[in-house]
Amino acid sequence: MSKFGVLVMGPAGAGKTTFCNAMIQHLQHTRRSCFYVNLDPAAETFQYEPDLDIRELITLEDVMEELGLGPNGGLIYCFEFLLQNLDFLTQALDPLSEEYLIVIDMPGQIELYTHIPLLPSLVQFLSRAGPLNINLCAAYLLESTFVVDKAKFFAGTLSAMSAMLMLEMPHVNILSKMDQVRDMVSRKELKRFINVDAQLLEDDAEAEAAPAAGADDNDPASKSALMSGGSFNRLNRAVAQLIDDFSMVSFLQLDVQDEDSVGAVLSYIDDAIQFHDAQEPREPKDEQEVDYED
Ligand SMILES: Nc1nc2c(ncn2[C@@H]2O[C@H](COP(=O)(O)OP(=O)(O)OP(=O)(O)O)[C@@H](O)[C@H]2O)c(=O)[nH]1
Repeated sequence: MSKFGVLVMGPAGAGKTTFCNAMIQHLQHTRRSCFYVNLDPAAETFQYEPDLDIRELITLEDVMEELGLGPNGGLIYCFEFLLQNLDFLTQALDPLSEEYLIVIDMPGQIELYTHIPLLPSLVQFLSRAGPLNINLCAAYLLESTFVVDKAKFFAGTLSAMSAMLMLEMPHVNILSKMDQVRDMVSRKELKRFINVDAQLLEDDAEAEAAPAAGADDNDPASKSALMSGGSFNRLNRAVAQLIDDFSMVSFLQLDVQDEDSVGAVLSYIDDAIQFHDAQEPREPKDEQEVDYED
């Protein structure tokens, strides 16, 4: 039996849990079944009570207290523990039918998505290649407010690309909190962020060549003093060039307060996991059969 799911990922505070809530609400409004899984062992409160919660297996607080680990080390330990106790997932997810969308809310520590091979093992277990056989898609959220700081935006985009390369699964990238930036940048400029135009940094380089009147490069608190180093600019341009060379990342826009926006993002996710194909009624068997004897 096919199963369908989405792994909601991204840096801390990107809006993952809020997006999961909005998706659950939209699924309820459209009479679809949903199974909500929390895999953040440090999560505190929920608008929708998870159907399966890693905190029933292990909590970050207990790990930090009992093993004397910090938050990042503790999280890694929790995921290693989960991978040693995969029955916890199997027992809950295996009975689910193909009507369900399994929504998996992930923690925000960026290390998990970039350079520790724990997530690929988990994805392998959950996805078509593993015993649970879930048609799984990653939804990687990045805060749209990063567009006001291009270095931050390209660093975030690099983390999204790194997750795409590491996880090797269907993937949608999403700029969250769009309500917060619509008044900050023009539509034209926003389009260049959505399609990740590396030239955005070249525009900045030109602007920096002619510093703004009144800017004080000796003031350590001044943004220009922190950001105008030649090596910093070269690093940012190299990052942008790398992203451009791979030509893999573009973003969907998400405004969780707008149900149409949530529905539009969900339809991309449905396409990526081919959800609707599996729900369509099959033709009656005898109409499909070909009589070779005639
Ligand atoms: N204005 C606005 N705020 C949002 C939106 N989405 C999330 N937020 C706010 O951003 C903050 C972080 O949202 P969360 O959903 O907790 O983010 P998260 O990625 O789950 O955070 P971690 O679990 O810490 O990794 C909360 O205060 C949300 O209310 C949005 O679309 N618009």
